[in-house]
Amino acid sequence: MEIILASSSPRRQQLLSLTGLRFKVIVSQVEEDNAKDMPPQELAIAHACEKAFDVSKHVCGDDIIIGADTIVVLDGKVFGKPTDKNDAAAMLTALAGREHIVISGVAVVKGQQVFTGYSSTSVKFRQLTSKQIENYIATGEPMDKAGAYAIQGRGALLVEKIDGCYNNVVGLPLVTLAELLSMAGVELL
Ligand SMILES: Cc1cn([C@H]2C[C@H](O)[C@@H](COP(=O)(O)OP(=O)(O)OP(=O)(O)O)O2)c(=O)[nH]c1=O
Repeated sequence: MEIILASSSPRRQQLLSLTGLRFKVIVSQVEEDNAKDMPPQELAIAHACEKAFDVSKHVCGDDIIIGADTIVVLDGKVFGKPTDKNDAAAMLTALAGREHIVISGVAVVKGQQVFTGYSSTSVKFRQLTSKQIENYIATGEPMDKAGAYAIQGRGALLVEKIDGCYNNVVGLPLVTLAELLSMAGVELL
């Protein structure tokens, strides 16, 4: 039996390594559609399931596959990864000075069984000038991150405070994951 992380995200790979678990990475081919009309936590879970099930087609039946999806939600509007620099600027302008929610959906697939959950963290941005937003985008950091920022990088300079799981914002809520893996028979502690 192998544990497989169905993710291309280097952040997720690093976070999962922190648990001491031995795992393989297989990247899913799923394209997320953030325009689906459903509550954001259900959307994040649905995407996490799609990623894990996509990879499950290529592995042995007793392997355990982990999928995850992280979205940023402001006033009910879902921000995924920005499409270009203008999109990143629009997202960061909307987030500046305000509090938003980061949701990561997680799916653990074992044969025909799937265990799902999510974590939600509130993040408050400080006020930002358009020059500061421009300078941050010029670092290149926003482009592959939901909401166009990385709390674990230079984006830390944007964040005034958070309430909830930090690792959830980075892309993988480890406590939520530990609970789901436990349901699948894998104990991390
Ligand atoms: C808000 C935030 C997001 N992110 C990242 C985590 C995710 O990698 C990314 C959200 O995109 P996702 O679509 O969740 O993940 P991904 O496309 O990077 O990887 P995969 O689908 O293959 O698993 O944003 C940060 O690294 N830091 C942050 O502060």
